[in-house]
Amino acid sequence: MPPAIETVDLVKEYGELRALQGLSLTVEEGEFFGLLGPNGAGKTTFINTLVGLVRKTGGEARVFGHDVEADYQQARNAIGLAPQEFNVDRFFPIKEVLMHKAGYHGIPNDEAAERADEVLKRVGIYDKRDERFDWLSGGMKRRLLLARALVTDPDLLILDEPTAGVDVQLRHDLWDLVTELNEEGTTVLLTTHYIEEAERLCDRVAIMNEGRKLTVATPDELKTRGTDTISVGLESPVDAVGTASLEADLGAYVHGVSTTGDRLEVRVDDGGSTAPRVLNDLEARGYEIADLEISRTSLEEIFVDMTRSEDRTVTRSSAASSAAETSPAGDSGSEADPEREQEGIA
Ligand SMILES: Nc1ncnc2c1ncn2[C@@H]1O[C@H](COP(=O)(O)OP(=O)(O)OP(=O)(O)O)[C@@H](O)[C@H]1O
Repeated sequence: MPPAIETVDLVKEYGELRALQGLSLTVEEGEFFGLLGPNGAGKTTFINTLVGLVRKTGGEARVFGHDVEADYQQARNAIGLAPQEFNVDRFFPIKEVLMHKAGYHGIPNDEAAERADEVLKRVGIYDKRDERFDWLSGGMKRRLLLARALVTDPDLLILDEPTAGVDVQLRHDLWDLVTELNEEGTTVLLTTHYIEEAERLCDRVAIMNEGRKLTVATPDELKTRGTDTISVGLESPVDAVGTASLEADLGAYVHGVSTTGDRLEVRVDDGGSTAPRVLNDLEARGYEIADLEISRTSLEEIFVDMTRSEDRTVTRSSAASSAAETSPAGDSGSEADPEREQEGIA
């Protein structure tokens, strides 16, 4: 079975701005994969390339082995997309919105109606089926986007910041639902700004910055890349001279030592296994230890460290060139595609 998503040296330029700078990424079938990166990293551009809303400038992109441009319909039929923006037809009852979507993917009317009911129940807004999109609360709108993504029973579910601006209860409901879908076999690609969300849900995450992949790893692997802090309470304070000589004394396994009053902070790679050694070394030097705490680097700190960027190498495109670039349908000279318009093609 080919991977759910495979891109090789994927490039997208909007005028002079290189939003994707040779991105190679593989998401295996059945994975729950997170895409993390600061604003402007290129996450939405990556997704839009997969679903045909953006035409790539170079490289390759396949979904379950189907080229996203040459085999557009097959690739697209495999994907359910819940986008960041609310781009739903406001003039129809939401059940009809879902039926139109299913119909576009070739599902006959009766079956489309059944599927619409089923997914509305699954996301918990079945009782709103005859209402129009504008009448729904913000949280219900998010649920509807998910229902629309699910109505075609996709093998790959793409969620672009699905929990942005939703309350805690709904966030947990959505987490439970997508976890269930993944356990049933659906591959999930999730972008999020909530590190906790990625940590809780994803098998692997890719960290992106400025259109490039910085790393791909499991959340646990990523956390081992940060340094831990062993905070030691001492019976008597250490002065600055003492701190400096301790740092020199303790040796290469210590990345840094600092003190505040009678607390000594020692930075090491793996706090759990290093703590006994730190205690021995301190006691051997005559320090009396009152207590000890170890704090692990959070995924958030690692993320911030990796994506901190002083010098943005990308340049902004001119308004004129970006306007031209926002229309992949225009690029290909094909007629406007109603489905793509519904999904927010610019
Ligand atoms: N249609 C467009 N025309 C011109 N530039 C664009 C267009 N779409 C995105 N960009 C630019 O491409 C870069 C990547 O944007 P993108 O929306 O893919 O990032 P992102 O990682 O999804 O960000 P966010 O987390 O804020 O949603 C940004 O610099 C953005 O301004």
